[in-house]
Amino acid sequence: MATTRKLLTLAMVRQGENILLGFKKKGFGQGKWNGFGGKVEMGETICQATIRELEEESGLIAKAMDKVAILEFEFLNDPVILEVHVYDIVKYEGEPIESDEMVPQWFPVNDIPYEKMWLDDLIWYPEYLKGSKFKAYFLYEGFDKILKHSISPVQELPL
Ligand SMILES: Nc1[nH]c(=O)nc2c1ncn2[C@H]1C[C@H](O)[C@@H](COP(=O)(O)OP(=O)(O)OP(=O)(O)O)O1
Repeated sequence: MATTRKLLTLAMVRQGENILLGFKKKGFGQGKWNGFGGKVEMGETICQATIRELEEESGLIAKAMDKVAILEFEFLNDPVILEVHVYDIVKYEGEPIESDEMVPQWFPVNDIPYEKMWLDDLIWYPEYLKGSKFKAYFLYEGFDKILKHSISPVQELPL
């Protein structure tokens, strides 16, 4: 089966012992808490898409960011591979505000609502919170079962 790749962004906003998550009101991942992001559009770089999606969904304006991970998601019997580029938002301006898509809320890093998040978050958030850079792969069956996964630290990630 020929595969197609979809490029997505995910912005992680952490302030010391707290992390900002958004409750997704609609679209892919509806009903789950997640970082902020979406599809990279034509003519846009991954960085530009990250900044745009963060502002659209949370109201925050990224001023400095650092790529921390590339996550690949495959779904059994689905030719589409999601390639999610994850950025740590090191500096931003503004205050979180509710958007059409997301309700933002701060959570202590030791009390992340994993039971209402993607299953894979339980696997890779700890790596992110440690400050590691990594690549990870997840094979899902439906949306509630991970059949296979791998996670490996890397020194550098492509921009
Ligand atoms: N398994 C997963 N774990 C995770 O933590 N984040 C994921 C994930 N799968 C996707 N994401 C993120 C990437 C991206 O930020 C977001 C999905 O964005 P999309 O733009 O595809 O969503 P929508 O269906 O709302 O898109 P639009 O139709 O463009 O509004 O969820």
